[in-house]
Amino acid sequence: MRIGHGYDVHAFDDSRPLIIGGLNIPHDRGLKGHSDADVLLHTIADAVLGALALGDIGKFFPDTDEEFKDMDSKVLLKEVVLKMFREGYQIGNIDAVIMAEEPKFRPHIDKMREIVSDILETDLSNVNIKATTTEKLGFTGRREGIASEAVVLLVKTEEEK
Ligand SMILES: Nc1ccn([C@@H]2O[C@H](COP(=O)(O)O)[C@@H](O)[C@H]2O)c(=O)n1
Ligand SMILES: C[C@@]1(CO)OP(=O)(O)OP(=O)(O)OC[C@H]1O
Repeated sequence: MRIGHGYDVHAFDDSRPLIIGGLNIPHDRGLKGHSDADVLLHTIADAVLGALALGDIGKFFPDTDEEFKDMDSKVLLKEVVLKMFREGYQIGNIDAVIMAEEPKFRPHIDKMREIVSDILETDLSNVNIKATTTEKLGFTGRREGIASEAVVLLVKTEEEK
Protein backbone atom coordinates (compact mmCIF):
# COMPACT_ATOMS: atom_id res chain seq x y z
CA MET A 1 0.00 0.00 0.00
CA ARG A 2 1.11 3.58 -0.63
CA ILE A 3 -0.31 6.85 0.73
CA GLY A 4 -0.32 10.18 -1.09
CA HIS A 5 -1.29 13.76 -0.32
CA GLY A 6 -2.26 16.61 -2.64
CA TYR A 7 -2.85 20.32 -2.12
CA ASP A 8 -3.65 23.04 -4.66
CA VAL A 9 -4.90 26.64 -4.75
CA HIS A 10 -6.33 28.73 -7.59
CA ALA A 11 -7.31 32.40 -7.45
CA PHE A 12 -10.72 33.56 -8.62
CA ASP A 13 -10.94 35.04 -12.12
CA ASP A 14 -14.08 36.95 -13.17
CA SER A 15 -13.61 36.06 -16.83
CA ARG A 16 -13.62 32.26 -16.53
CA PRO A 17 -16.22 29.55 -15.84
CA LEU A 18 -15.96 27.65 -12.56
CA ILE A 19 -14.92 24.05 -13.20
CA ILE A 20 -14.47 21.83 -10.15
CA GLY A 21 -14.44 18.05 -10.04
CA GLY A 22 -14.94 17.95 -13.79
CA LEU A 23 -18.22 19.88 -13.49
CA ASN A 24 -19.25 23.33 -14.64
CA ILE A 25 -20.57 24.90 -11.44
CA PRO A 26 -22.94 27.85 -11.86
CA HIS A 27 -21.18 30.84 -10.28
CA ASP A 28 -20.40 34.45 -11.16
CA ARG A 29 -16.67 33.72 -11.53
CA GLY A 30 -14.24 30.93 -12.18
CA LEU A 31 -10.61 30.22 -11.37
CA LYS A 32 -7.39 31.50 -12.87
CA GLY A 33 -4.98 28.93 -14.29
CA HIS A 34 -3.01 27.71 -17.27
CA SER A 35 -5.42 24.77 -17.59
CA ASP A 36 -9.17 24.82 -16.83
CA ALA A 37 -7.97 25.36 -13.21
CA ASP A 38 -9.91 22.41 -11.77
CA VAL A 39 -8.37 22.68 -8.33
CA LEU A 40 -9.98 19.45 -7.06
CA LEU A 41 -8.79 17.25 -9.93
CA HIS A 42 -5.28 18.76 -9.65
CA THR A 43 -5.24 17.90 -5.96
CA ILE A 44 -6.29 14.31 -6.62
CA ALA A 45 -3.74 13.94 -9.44
CA ASP A 46 -1.00 15.26 -7.13
CA ALA A 47 -2.04 12.85 -4.37
CA VAL A 48 -1.80 9.88 -6.76
CA LEU A 49 1.60 11.04 -8.09
CA GLY A 50 2.72 11.59 -4.50
CA ALA A 51 1.77 8.05 -3.51
CA LEU A 52 3.83 6.75 -6.43
CA ALA A 53 6.78 9.06 -5.55
CA LEU A 54 6.57 10.43 -9.09
CA GLY A 55 6.62 14.13 -8.21
CA ASP A 56 3.72 16.42 -9.11
CA ILE A 57 1.53 17.54 -12.01
CA GLY A 58 3.78 20.49 -12.82
CA LYS A 59 6.52 18.00 -13.70
CA PHE A 60 4.36 16.22 -16.30
CA PHE A 61 2.15 19.15 -17.38
CA PRO A 62 4.29 22.31 -17.09
CA ASP A 63 2.33 25.56 -17.03
CA THR A 64 4.89 26.98 -19.48
CA ASP A 65 3.83 24.49 -22.18
CA GLU A 66 1.20 25.77 -24.66
CA GLU A 67 0.03 22.16 -25.13
CA PHE A 68 -1.58 22.33 -21.69
CA LYS A 69 -3.18 25.78 -22.09
CA ASP A 70 -6.88 25.57 -21.12
CA MET A 71 -6.42 21.80 -20.74
CA ASP A 72 -9.37 19.76 -19.51
CA SER A 73 -8.12 18.50 -16.13
CA LYS A 74 -10.11 15.26 -16.58
CA VAL A 75 -7.58 14.40 -19.31
CA LEU A 76 -4.70 15.32 -16.99
CA LEU A 77 -6.08 13.09 -14.20
CA LYS A 78 -6.67 10.22 -16.66
CA GLU A 79 -3.01 10.37 -17.71
CA VAL A 80 -1.95 10.20 -14.07
CA VAL A 81 -4.26 7.21 -13.53
CA LEU A 82 -2.62 5.42 -16.49
CA LYS A 83 0.78 6.00 -14.84
CA MET A 84 -0.66 4.50 -11.64
CA PHE A 85 -1.82 1.37 -13.50
CA ARG A 86 1.58 1.08 -15.23
CA GLU A 87 3.23 1.15 -11.77
CA GLY A 88 0.98 -1.75 -10.72
CA TYR A 89 -1.38 0.15 -8.40
CA GLN A 90 -5.07 0.94 -8.19
CA ILE A 91 -7.12 3.18 -5.94
CA GLY A 92 -7.80 1.88 -2.42
CA ASN A 93 -9.75 4.97 -1.40
CA ILE A 94 -9.57 8.72 -1.62
CA ASP A 95 -10.76 11.53 0.63
CA ALA A 96 -10.73 15.12 -0.64
CA VAL A 97 -11.90 18.49 0.64
CA ILE A 98 -12.65 21.73 -1.20
CA MET A 99 -12.08 24.88 0.87
CA ALA A 100 -14.21 27.79 -0.34
CA GLU A 101 -16.44 30.45 1.13
CA GLU A 102 -18.53 30.29 -2.04
CA PRO A 103 -20.27 28.77 -3.92
CA LYS A 104 -22.03 25.93 -2.07
CA PHE A 105 -20.71 22.64 -3.42
CA ARG A 106 -22.97 20.22 -1.54
CA PRO A 107 -25.56 19.99 -4.36
CA HIS A 108 -22.78 19.00 -6.81
CA ILE A 109 -20.78 16.59 -4.69
CA ASP A 110 -22.46 13.35 -5.76
CA LYS A 111 -21.98 14.15 -9.46
CA MET A 112 -18.31 15.04 -8.78
CA ARG A 113 -17.84 11.68 -7.02
CA GLU A 114 -19.26 9.89 -10.07
CA ILE A 115 -16.94 11.75 -12.44
CA VAL A 116 -13.88 11.17 -10.25
CA SER A 117 -14.61 7.49 -9.62
CA ASP A 118 -15.09 6.93 -13.38
CA ILE A 119 -11.72 8.54 -14.17
CA LEU A 120 -10.00 6.66 -11.36
CA GLU A 121 -11.69 3.41 -12.47
CA THR A 122 -12.75 2.68 -8.94
CA ASP A 123 -16.02 2.10 -7.13
CA LEU A 124 -18.02 5.16 -6.07
CA SER A 125 -17.73 3.99 -2.46
CA ASN A 126 -13.94 4.53 -2.64
CA VAL A 127 -14.28 8.25 -3.35
CA ASN A 128 -15.24 10.85 -0.75
CA ILE A 129 -15.41 14.56 -1.56
CA LYS A 130 -16.41 17.20 0.93
CA ALA A 131 -16.47 20.98 1.18
CA THR A 132 -15.89 23.46 3.95
CA THR A 133 -15.75 27.19 4.36
CA THR A 134 -12.82 28.53 6.35
CA GLU A 135 -15.19 30.62 8.45
CA LYS A 136 -14.26 33.81 6.54
CA LEU A 137 -10.59 33.40 7.57
CA GLY A 138 -7.58 33.58 5.25
CA PHE A 139 -7.53 33.88 1.44
CA THR A 140 -10.39 31.46 0.97
CA GLY A 141 -12.38 33.27 3.63
CA ARG A 142 -11.77 36.59 1.84
CA ARG A 143 -13.15 34.94 -1.35
CA GLU A 144 -9.83 35.41 -3.16
CA GLY A 145 -9.64 31.80 -4.31
CA ILE A 146 -10.34 28.15 -3.68
CA ALA A 147 -8.05 25.56 -2.07
CA SER A 148 -8.32 21.82 -2.07
CA GLU A 149 -6.60 18.96 -0.30
CA ALA A 150 -6.74 15.17 -0.76
CA VAL A 151 -5.29 11.99 0.62
CA VAL A 152 -5.24 8.77 -1.37
CA LEU A 153 -4.42 5.18 -0.56
CA LEU A 154 -3.15 3.03 -3.42
CA VAL A 155 -3.11 -0.74 -3.34
CA LYS A 156 -1.15 -3.17 -5.50
CA THR A 157 -3.40 -4.38 -8.32
CA GLU A 158 -3.14 -7.97 -7.14
CA GLU A 159 -3.96 -7.05 -3.49
CA GLU A 160 -7.47 -7.38 -2.05
CA LYS A 161 -9.05 -3.96 -1.62
N1 LIG B 1 -18.22 25.98 -0.24
C1 LIG B 1 -18.88 25.16 0.60
C2 LIG B 1 -18.65 25.13 1.97
C3 LIG B 1 -19.39 24.30 2.76
N2 LIG B 1 -20.33 23.50 2.22
C4 LIG B 1 -21.18 22.63 3.07
O1 LIG B 1 -21.60 23.34 4.21
C5 LIG B 1 -21.23 22.64 5.40
C6 LIG B 1 -20.89 23.60 6.51
O2 LIG B 1 -19.71 24.32 6.17
P1 LIG B 1 -18.79 24.91 7.34
O3 LIG B 1 -17.61 25.51 6.69
O4 LIG B 1 -19.65 25.91 8.03
O5 LIG B 1 -18.43 23.78 8.23
C7 LIG B 1 -20.09 21.73 4.99
O6 LIG B 1 -19.99 20.58 5.80
C8 LIG B 1 -20.49 21.38 3.56
O7 LIG B 1 -21.43 20.33 3.56
C9 LIG B 1 -20.54 23.52 0.87
O8 LIG B 1 -21.38 22.79 0.33
N3 LIG B 1 -19.80 24.36 0.07
C1 LIG C 1 -2.26 22.10 -14.70
C2 LIG C 1 -1.20 23.11 -15.06
C3 LIG C 1 -0.80 22.86 -16.53
O1 LIG C 1 -1.81 23.34 -17.41
O2 LIG C 1 -1.60 24.47 -14.98
P1 LIG C 1 -2.53 25.24 -13.92
O3 LIG C 1 -3.96 25.18 -14.39
O4 LIG C 1 -1.99 26.62 -13.73
O5 LIG C 1 -2.53 24.43 -12.55
P2 LIG C 1 -1.48 24.36 -11.33
O6 LIG C 1 -2.15 23.52 -10.28
O7 LIG C 1 -1.09 25.73 -10.93
O8 LIG C 1 -0.20 23.60 -11.87
C4 LIG C 1 -0.17 22.53 -12.76
C5 LIG C 1 0.05 23.08 -14.15
O9 LIG C 1 1.20 22.59 -14.68
